[in-house]
Amino acid sequence: MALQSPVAPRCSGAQQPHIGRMTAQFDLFAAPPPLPAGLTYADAILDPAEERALLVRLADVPVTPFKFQGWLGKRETASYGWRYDFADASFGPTEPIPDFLLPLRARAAAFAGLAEEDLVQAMVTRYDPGAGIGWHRDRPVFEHVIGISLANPATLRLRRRTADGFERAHLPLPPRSIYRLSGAVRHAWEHSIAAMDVPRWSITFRTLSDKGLKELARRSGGPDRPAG
Ligand SMILES: O=C(O)CCC(=O)C(=O)O
Ligand SMILES: [Fe+2]
Repeated sequence: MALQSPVAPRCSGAQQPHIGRMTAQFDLFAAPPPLPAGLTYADAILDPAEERALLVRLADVPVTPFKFQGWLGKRETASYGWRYDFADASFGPTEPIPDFLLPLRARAAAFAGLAEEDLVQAMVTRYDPGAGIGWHRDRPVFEHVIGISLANPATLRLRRRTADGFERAHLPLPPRSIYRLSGAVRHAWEHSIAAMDVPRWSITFRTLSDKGLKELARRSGGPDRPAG
């Protein structure tokens, strides 16, 4: 595919893209509230032709329905590099990240200021109409989470528990945009994506956390053990 070299993202968390936060009082002229700490965003990490080429490749990825405690989710996923299996909480190496995703991983790393090779996990997720992802934090074996959206817009919803309920935020995710979750937004906030009536794909890249690295050292080639 045409995707070759890293590009500079058009904006970062410091520049405050469209972000909404529920407030008791709605003020049209108020400056947008800050992004939750640790959330950065850029649009146009890919151009439309690159997106189209990537979607052609993704159509051949053998995604399978997400499984959780015997329940089959509507979204379908494929994991590369490392996989975390929610069905039995096992965590371990899996087939390498395919070559066609490596240029995108390079861009994701450049966007996040991380080393490309530290993005050891890639997950391809297909959301068919009616599929979303419920409130969660990503598994603690992973640290940084970088997500690229393809095909149709979605909204990343964010919430954090407070003394009297939840503080909420949301980030629109247009196709070809990229976001990163680290620090507070990754550890103290939960995120979710509401089901939509149009399909969407995402590609997420993750680094291992200290916990993940320890698990990796402990395993030292042995059989998978529960982690998470
Ligand atoms: O599709 C996305 O952008 C988010 C996916 C997600 O939150 C996850 O796989 O943990
Ligand atoms: Fe997540």
